[in-house]
Amino acid sequence: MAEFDYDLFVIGAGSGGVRASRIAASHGARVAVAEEFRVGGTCVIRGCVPKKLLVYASQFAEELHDTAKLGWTFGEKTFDWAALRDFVASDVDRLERAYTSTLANNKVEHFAARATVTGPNSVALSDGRTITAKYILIAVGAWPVMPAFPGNEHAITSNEVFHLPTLPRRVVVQGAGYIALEFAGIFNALGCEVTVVNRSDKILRGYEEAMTERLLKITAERGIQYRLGHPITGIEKHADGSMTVSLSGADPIEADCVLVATGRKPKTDGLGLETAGITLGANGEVPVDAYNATACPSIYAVGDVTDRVQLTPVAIREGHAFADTVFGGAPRTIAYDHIPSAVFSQPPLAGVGLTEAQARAEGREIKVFTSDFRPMKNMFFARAERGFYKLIVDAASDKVIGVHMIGPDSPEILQAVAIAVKAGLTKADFDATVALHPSMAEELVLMR
Ligand SMILES: Cc1cc2nc3c(=O)[nH]c(=O)nc-3n(C[C@H](O)[C@H](O)[C@H](O)COP(=O)(O)OP(=O)(O)OC[C@H]3O[C@@H](n4cnc5c(N)ncnc54)[C@H](O)[C@@H]3O)c2cc1C
Ligand SMILES: NC(=O)c1ccc[n+]([C@@H]2O[C@H](COP(=O)([O-])OP(=O)(O)OC[C@H]3O[C@@H](n4cnc5c(N)ncnc54)[C@H](O)[C@@H]3O)[C@@H](O)[C@H]2O)c1
Repeated sequence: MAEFDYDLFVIGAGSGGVRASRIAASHGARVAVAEEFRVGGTCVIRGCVPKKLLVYASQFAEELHDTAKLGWTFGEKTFDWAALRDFVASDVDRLERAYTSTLANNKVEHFAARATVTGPNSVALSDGRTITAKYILIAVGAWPVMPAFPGNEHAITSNEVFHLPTLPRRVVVQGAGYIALEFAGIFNALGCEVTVVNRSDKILRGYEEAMTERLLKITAERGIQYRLGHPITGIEKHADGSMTVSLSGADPIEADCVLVATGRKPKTDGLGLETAGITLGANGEVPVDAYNATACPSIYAVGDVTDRVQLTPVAIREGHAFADTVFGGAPRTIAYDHIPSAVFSQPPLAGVGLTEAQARAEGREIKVFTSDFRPMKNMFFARAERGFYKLIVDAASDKVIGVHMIGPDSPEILQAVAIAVKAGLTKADFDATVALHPSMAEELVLMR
């Protein structure tokens, strides 16, 4: 009889956990996964995918407006939030079924239960069962942080935003990171009055400043109001459902919905990791080495719970590398440089590699090339909004070490150019590439 019930027990069927389960099983391991909510995790159920669908949907407001000039006429345009919300929910159901099938097709046993660690090789399930495994993978993700202020129970987080009963007329968004700016863009495009409030006076800290300044300018012109440096101090809810949102050092704002997006914290509360001798980090994260190994030799962790880079493709790669290392006989780590990322704001921005400030802080000699241009589509429709691209080039080697862009389709363009940056191509290689005309991406090879 086997010494343990399973070779691998995964806690959390999200981006990292599902990939690790599937690959470990393909290497011949007996695998089970516990999921306390819905298979697919944050990205599929209440993150990247439903968010992207809302971004698409909201962009139609502008597209439909533009079609009038192109000879199209429609009847009166109306928007039905409930129809969009329910369509998003049905697509999430479809994806959950697909992820659940993936587990079954790969012979991964799925327990619909919350799991807690009870020792180096054992977990307890919320349905009362106890299970043993040779290895345990912690892939429980992260959870929205709600700052403490009176009335914060009236605010929602990104978990709830996909289920709003009606489209709010006035929305206050607290935070100026990815989630805040993506939802500010969605609500603004859908016609809501949007105010973004933030503790600091910067938006999207860590992104190339030239891009974030451009985003601030364009979105302010599109109607988003900013109260930067004035975080929420309290929310008072009235009998009619409306709210008064008090700010530090600024006038209060009336709102119908307050969305708080002030970061996500590893979901390790009550997970029992201390029973395996694992001490959590200051933000509740599970400390791991480059091979995703924790201080307990039988326990590994991947994804948001490790608080390294909170992005789906990173969680997936970590899960895959863990499975190859422990069950595939091919130990490997993943590279954290050159991770492309995008903010699906309106317009979107995207970047890979070093920002100008980061390169200078490293003391590098750099050359900076920029293109500040009006995308052709904006020209057609008399929109003044300009795109902005920036290349950071290492002066000594001529290698392109950073690409940053804001403008229509920039996440799509950035993914392709990220290959060139990862491959270490030089500015001369960019210059030698013939432009594809007419496109926005051609600006990348025309900067002199
Ligand atoms: C609104 C939003 C938009 C986002 N947009 C993007 C984007 O555009 N691009 C991008 O790359 N990233 C995006 N992200 C981030 C991305 O979703 C995460 O980085 C990714 O899902 C992390 O994967 P993970 O496997 O670490 O955790 P998760 O996907 O969060 O999976 C963890 C799973 O563990 C389960 N779980 C937790 N505790 C237990 C327990 N004790 N027992 C059983 N199950 C448990 C949870 O229910 C969850 O299903 C977004 C996030 C949010 C919130
Ligand atoms: N497009 C994408 O790839 C995408 C989209 C959404 C989320 N994500 C991932 O999810 C993670 C979480 O997103 P997020 O937007 O919640 O976090 P974030 O870290 O991007 O931004 C948090 C914001 O909240 C502010 N803040 C923090 N504490 C505060 C407080 N107490 N009071 C007021 N303001 C405060 C910060 O100044 C910052 O502007 C991101 O780090 C990202 O990795 C990625």
